[in-house]
Amino acid sequence: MMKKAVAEIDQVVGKNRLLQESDIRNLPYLQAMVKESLRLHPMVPVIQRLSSQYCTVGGYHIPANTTTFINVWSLNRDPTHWETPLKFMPERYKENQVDVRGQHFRLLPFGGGRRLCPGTSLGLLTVQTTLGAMIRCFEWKAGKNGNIATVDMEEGIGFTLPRANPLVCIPVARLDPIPLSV
Ligand code: HEM
Repeated sequence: MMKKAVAEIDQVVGKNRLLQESDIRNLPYLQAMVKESLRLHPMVPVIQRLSSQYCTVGGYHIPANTTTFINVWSLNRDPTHWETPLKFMPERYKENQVDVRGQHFRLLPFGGGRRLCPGTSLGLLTVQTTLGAMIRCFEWKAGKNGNIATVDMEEGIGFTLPRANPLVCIPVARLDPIPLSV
């Protein structure tokens, strides 16, 4: 997976410069990696709404003034909507054109409707560019000694979804020297 991301970035960015925001549109695999991370580990695992009037949703009667919780974490992993839902698989978005901007209810990392996260575009671009630059410039070895084969992805409890255990990585420079021009 990492090899695929490195190959894509190297091909698009070339040898003589660093990755820029404007490269992101040409990096579909990197975009898919971020989308898949947001699916399995949404930063806001539960969103809520207050009903302004009586309504029924999926056969449930919801009185006016009732707080309803939407479990984004479990929607994003629902086996009726996702094949092998627990597998981190960026390749799934080649076939599946599902988007993260609140139009597809099986993937809601930024919520949806009129309270959709207003920072969606900025948030996505920031994460994609940061991750892309990290992959472009370094090889990341997991663990204090850089020798852990499997990363512990256990989640903790919180309003935003924290890791249960911190991840320590050792960056090893890939570009030596780092090109001066961006
Ligand atoms: C990857 C980054 C981000 C993620 C995953 C994220 C996720 C979310 C989610 C799930 C909600 C609740 C939406 C709902 O209830 O339907 C939300 C709300 C919000 N987000 Fe973000 N967000 C991100 C970045 C940002 C950024 C960069 C900004 C501002 C610059 C921002 C500002 C807000 C605000 C103001 C709200 C409240 C909107 C409202 O209640 O009307 N977010 N975000």
